[in-house]
Amino acid sequence: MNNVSKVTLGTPLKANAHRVLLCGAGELGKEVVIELQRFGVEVIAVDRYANAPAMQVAHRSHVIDMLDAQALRGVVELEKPDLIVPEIEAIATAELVKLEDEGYRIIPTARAVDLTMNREGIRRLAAEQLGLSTSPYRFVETKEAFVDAIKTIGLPVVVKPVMSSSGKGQSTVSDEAQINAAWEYAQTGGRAGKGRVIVEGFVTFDYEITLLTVRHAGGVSFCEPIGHRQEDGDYRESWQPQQMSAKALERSREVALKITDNLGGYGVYGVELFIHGDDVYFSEVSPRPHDTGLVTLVSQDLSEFALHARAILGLPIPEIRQQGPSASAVILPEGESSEVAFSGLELALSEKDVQLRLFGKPELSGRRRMGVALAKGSSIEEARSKAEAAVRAIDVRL
Ligand SMILES: Nc1ncnc2c1ncn2[C@@H]1O[C@H](COP(=O)(O)OP(=O)(O)OP(=O)(O)O)[C@@H](O)[C@H]1O
Ligand SMILES: NCC(=O)N[C@@H]1O[C@H](COP(=O)([O-])[O-])[C@@H](O)[C@H]1O
Ligand SMILES: [Mg+2]
Repeated sequence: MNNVSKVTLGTPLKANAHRVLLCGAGELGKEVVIELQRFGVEVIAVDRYANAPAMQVAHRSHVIDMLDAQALRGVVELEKPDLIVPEIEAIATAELVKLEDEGYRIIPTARAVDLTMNREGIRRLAAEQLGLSTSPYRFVETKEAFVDAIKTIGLPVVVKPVMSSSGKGQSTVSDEAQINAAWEYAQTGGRAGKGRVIVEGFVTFDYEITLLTVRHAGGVSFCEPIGHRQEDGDYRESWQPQQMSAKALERSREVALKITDNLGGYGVYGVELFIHGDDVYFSEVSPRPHDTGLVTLVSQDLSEFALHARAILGLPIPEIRQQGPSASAVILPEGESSEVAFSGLELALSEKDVQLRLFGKPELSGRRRMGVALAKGSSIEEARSKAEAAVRAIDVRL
């Protein structure tokens, strides 16, 4: 008998199971599910389409429109989970707030999920309430207000639907000729249809990082900073550790602490920051593991997914060990197929310290992240070039 133990995990598929409902079942959720399965947690995965990556490793799944509050409530009331773990932004978060009031536990908190699902909530909290440095910004709803905002902020600007991720609907306007196209793309490219748009002044930065910040029963832990390169608002490669000045790292941790303390709860947060000299600008934060953090599958003893699982279950995280220069590079094919195949795997994996994750997404329509290559090296440069070489070795057949 251990009197200090507060956490008890039962047996999956039995009455005493510890049940987790994962809302969103993509590649990030898939790794979270695998980590939860290692603790014998019963996992139910939910997404908008069947056979989503995390569904393939969960105990069971439901296909619903997660923006439909009634449908979401229906699944929650059917499954009665111990924890509800959002995996994407586009969820009926107001319903999660209600469910939390009724006693359900939302990870990290319903408020954190609600504020971050919409760029307006999190940006106004960070800049206007917490006083963090950000790009200048305006929120607009009409074409006229959009043009006006661009005039006020000045070119170049970055335009994004308030509800979108992975760069969907995002564009950079550097001359007036691009204004119409940026408006149209923001109206059609978001995850939840037409609506409000954020116009941000372009921040000139030396590099950008994701600072994974873990809130857990024993306190707050930071991972080493992850550097990344984005194209079209979507990540292409990431590496860890990103070299930073002591001052910039200290300030980054201060910003991460401020925002995550306010959002609260247990779990991994991905705090996105732009760094210019020793200056740190807050960009946004994910209240969940971050795509650029896929690198931690090889770079840390506990990946961001393992950390998320431990944190949300209330388990300790006494130490996070970074294991040396590491990188990730995405497999991002474009086209149409419902039977994608991958070859060249032997060549990709013939290099030492290289790993692959193929997500098993059932469809490709347009451009979609289907996998990631991971590598360790004696330097960041070597790790990056190994991860990129592995991606180049892979032939995606549509
Ligand atoms: N104001 C800005 N100034 C300069 N670059 C920017 C700005 N806003 C966004 N970017 C660039 O675009 C990338 C994606 O932006 P952002 O993170 O806001 O989009 P997202 O759709 O939320 O992406 P994700 O879901 O992958 O985090 C940033 O990482 C950065 O490289
Ligand atoms: N930047 C957020 C991010 O990377 N989210 C990850 O992508 C999935 C959606 O992929 P899909 O668009 O290919 O379905 C999400 O489910 C999540 O795992
Ligand atoms: Mg981002």
